[in-house]
Amino acid sequence: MSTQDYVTKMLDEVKEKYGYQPEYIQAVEEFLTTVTPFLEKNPIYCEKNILGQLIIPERLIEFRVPWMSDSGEWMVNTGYRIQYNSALGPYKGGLRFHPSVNQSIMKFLAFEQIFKNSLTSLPIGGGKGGSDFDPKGKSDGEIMRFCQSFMQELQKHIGPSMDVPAGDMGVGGREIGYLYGEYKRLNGYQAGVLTGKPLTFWGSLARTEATGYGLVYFVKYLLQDKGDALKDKRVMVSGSGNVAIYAIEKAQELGATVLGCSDSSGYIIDEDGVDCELVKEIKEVKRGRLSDYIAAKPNAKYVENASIWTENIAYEVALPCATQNEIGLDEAAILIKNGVKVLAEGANMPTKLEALHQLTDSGVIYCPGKAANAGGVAVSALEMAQNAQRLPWTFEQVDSELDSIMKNIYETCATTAKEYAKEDDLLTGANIAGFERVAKAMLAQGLV
Ligand SMILES: NC(=O)C1=CN([C@@H]2O[C@H](COP(=O)(O)OP(=O)(O)OC[C@H]3O[C@@H](n4cnc5c(N)ncnc54)[C@H](O)[C@@H]3O)[C@@H](O)[C@H]2O)C=CC1
Ligand SMILES: O=C(O)CCC(=O)C(=O)O
Repeated sequence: MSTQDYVTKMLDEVKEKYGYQPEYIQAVEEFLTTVTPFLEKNPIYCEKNILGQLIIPERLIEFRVPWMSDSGEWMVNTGYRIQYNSALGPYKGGLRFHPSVNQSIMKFLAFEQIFKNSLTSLPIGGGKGGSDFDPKGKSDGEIMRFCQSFMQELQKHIGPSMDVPAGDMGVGGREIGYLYGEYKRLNGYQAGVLTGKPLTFWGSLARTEATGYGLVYFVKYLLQDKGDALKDKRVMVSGSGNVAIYAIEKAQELGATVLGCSDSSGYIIDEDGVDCELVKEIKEVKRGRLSDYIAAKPNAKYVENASIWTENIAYEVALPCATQNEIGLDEAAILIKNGVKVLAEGANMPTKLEALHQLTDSGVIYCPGKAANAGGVAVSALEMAQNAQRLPWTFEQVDSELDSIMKNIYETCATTAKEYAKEDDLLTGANIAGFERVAKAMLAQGLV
């Protein structure tokens, strides 16, 4: 069978078997359609069916999470942990609490995490987890009781050398604190079992900032490679959560103007540049809505119930940092009209496959999330190292490691793109480079 036939067969089988899991199929298709040139050069990975093994998770855990609301109602949600691949180290990846969570979303996130973690060059395998629990509007007590119940099951499957969860959408320092407290109650002290911990119990400095800062470092090295810089660039960001806030902060520090950001209710445009401290106050302290921005900044505009990617305004850099599939063909057409030159994904898979092709065909440089947003998990791995050493590193030390990891990821993707495809095809570069390291390890470890 030719390499192309082997890859096509694999994709057809996944589509047939998992037709009801669209996000999972999308992630697998995006990956498989780019790795053929590498497989042609290295037929051993087809002969040993490494792709076939890689596509199936090592373990998929689904469980019931019962909890009690403040009014005494008996509630129940579904919890997940996908332990996808451990060839390079303990399963590593965040936990997402969002009502949209299902097996398809968990599997796409965990699958992407394998290659992202590989690209960091750190010893971490790929995993992801979460629940369809909606933290929006819940009291502190409800969040705590939910986290405790979730951990009562999850603790059976994790450990510092086994599987190390962290935060993702809907899971920040507060949730990690409650999850850690319950793990400790049941198993005793084990700092390295979770990352993204608050600083008072062995979290890492700069983990909060890492995904957003890392995203901007990636763009910095891309622009530098092209003889350009972020200074004076106009930037648009979606989302206003952890990734978005610190992407805005770092982009502004490097001299860019950030024109707007969004939440699930709407978006703001502030042509004077988004006031990042105000967004932090609204989102991190008050846990409020972005519409509150206008009260303090009457010159800005707020658009309700619309995507920020439908706004007609000129900018060169787009940083989607909200959620999957937020950019489809319609949004891509507007981005191209707005003059976007670089799209770098802070979120996981925010760009639909057909939109991605439309953008790259128009000359936009596309930076896939598995490379551009790897700074968060990279600093999580540094947190694991600090916990194992029982020594905290300074903010400057972690930030400087993060910068050099993102430089290395950019260079690896760019060099691999040149070697296998065409210049600037960073998706192919990321997929092949991420896959190569995992595939080599799987081959060397034999059928396990
Ligand atoms: N937290 C981390 O370290 C990492 C997160 N990511 C990805 O980044 C993305 C954002 O994650 P976080 O910032 O951690 O989550 P978060 O929960 O802190 O923030 C999510 C933000 O997206 C907004 N949002 C959700 N749905 C939206 C929609 N349909 N339209 C507009 N805005 C919407 C929310 O209002 C919120 O502002 C996710 O795709 C996540 O998987 C990727 C790498 C690491
Ligand atoms: O820090 C981590 O372990 C996970 C980060 C994450 O969920 C991601 O990279 O998507």
